[in-house]
Amino acid sequence: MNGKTILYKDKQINGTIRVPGDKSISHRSIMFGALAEGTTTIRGFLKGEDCLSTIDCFRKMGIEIDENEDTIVVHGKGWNGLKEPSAILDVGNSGTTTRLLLGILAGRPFHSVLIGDESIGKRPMKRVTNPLREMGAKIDGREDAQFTPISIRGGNLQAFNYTMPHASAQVKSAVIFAGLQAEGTTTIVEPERTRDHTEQMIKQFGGEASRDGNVITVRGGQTFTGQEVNVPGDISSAAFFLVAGAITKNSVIKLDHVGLNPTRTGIIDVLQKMGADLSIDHKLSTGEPVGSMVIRHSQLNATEIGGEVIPRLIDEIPIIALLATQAHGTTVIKDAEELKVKETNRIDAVVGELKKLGASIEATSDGMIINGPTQLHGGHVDSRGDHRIGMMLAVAGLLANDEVTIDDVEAINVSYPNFFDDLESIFV
Ligand SMILES: O=C(O)C1=C[C@@H](OP(=O)(O)O)[C@@H](O)[C@H](O)C1
Ligand SMILES: C=C(OP(=O)(O)O)C(=O)O
Repeated sequence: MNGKTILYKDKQINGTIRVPGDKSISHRSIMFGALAEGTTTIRGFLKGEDCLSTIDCFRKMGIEIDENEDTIVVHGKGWNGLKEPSAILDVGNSGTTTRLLLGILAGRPFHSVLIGDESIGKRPMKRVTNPLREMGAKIDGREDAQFTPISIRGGNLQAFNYTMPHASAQVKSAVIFAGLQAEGTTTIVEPERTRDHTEQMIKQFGGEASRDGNVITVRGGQTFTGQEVNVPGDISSAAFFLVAGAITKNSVIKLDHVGLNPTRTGIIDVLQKMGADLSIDHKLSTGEPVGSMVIRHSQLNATEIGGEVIPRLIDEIPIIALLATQAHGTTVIKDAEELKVKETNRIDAVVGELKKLGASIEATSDGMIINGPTQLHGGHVDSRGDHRIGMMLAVAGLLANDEVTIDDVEAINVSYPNFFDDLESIFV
């Protein structure tokens, strides 16, 4: 596994970054493009490993997808255009690909097998295979379809009323994709509001999805038409620069064209609560909301993070933990048990790796407690194969007073292949 040694001590940062396309929206643009009739042209697509896994799976089901310099073009043939794959569908490291694809395959009348990497093999899948079985899909897999490899044969699906035990956009989206193919109207109740890119894209592709409070309703038998999709920058990637700007002395960082869907902006709420110097310029847009942000260094205060905001910043918690090491007081992150079932157990990974750099941080059963501010020191750390842990540790390098060696940095390619180039481009 590749290691990388960085010495970012005393670096000043100043400049403008345009982060790559939103990962959640990029996955969905391939899926809706494949299921729609006609051509879908995608601009701003994230060419990270996870989204490339989604492309690969759809190609194996007979969908033609052109990868050009600035666009991805999907030649959709409608729901019935998907064909039984002759090869195993490899989802790589991507939970989103696995769970959303299962929802699509649940209604397709053919057999497929899904497999992924070692991390995917440990992530719980019954949260989707259980409701999809109830709707009529035939699913088998390791430990009764809790883990990959999973095989699925889609069936004639019946609509379902599902109350989700977890606040998960992936589970919601899987049931929505099945509901779109089912007979009748499916309703899904989410315990907290989660990212709604699937519902937004249904509408963009000419379909209908409605929401009343935390209840989402989709009618079965809907068809879609190919579209032009503009993918905004990923706020989950921008988060690393927002935090770098907030904690590095004399910094000014501008982030252009970032997606500001309110189901994703929990990091902004937290930065503002902690006293960050952040300004936001919302731009007019037709699809998903976008805008630019400017962040400057400032004194930060500790805060409590829990409840409804958690799904709105779930992937940003590793970098928020680093932020909290520089805030005055005790920051408590709670209600975040879901971190245990991401690419790695992110509670253990954040606490274990940041301790190696001198942070005052302790794990709890559903989050962590961080005391600050703390001067971090150099050390030898490990991404644990998790892109977000790898990027958080690189930003920690800006606070460390010596070299930081990060093992397994290539994990970052999952969501941000040019991360180090972008970070080092703003060094003064
Ligand atoms: O729907 C999506 O695109 C995602 C939903 C979240 O996962 P959960 O649904 O498991 O919370 C998030 O952590 C993941 O990075 C992307
Ligand atoms: C959890 C993540 O992704 P996924 O679930 O798609 O693997 C993530 O990107 O942080």
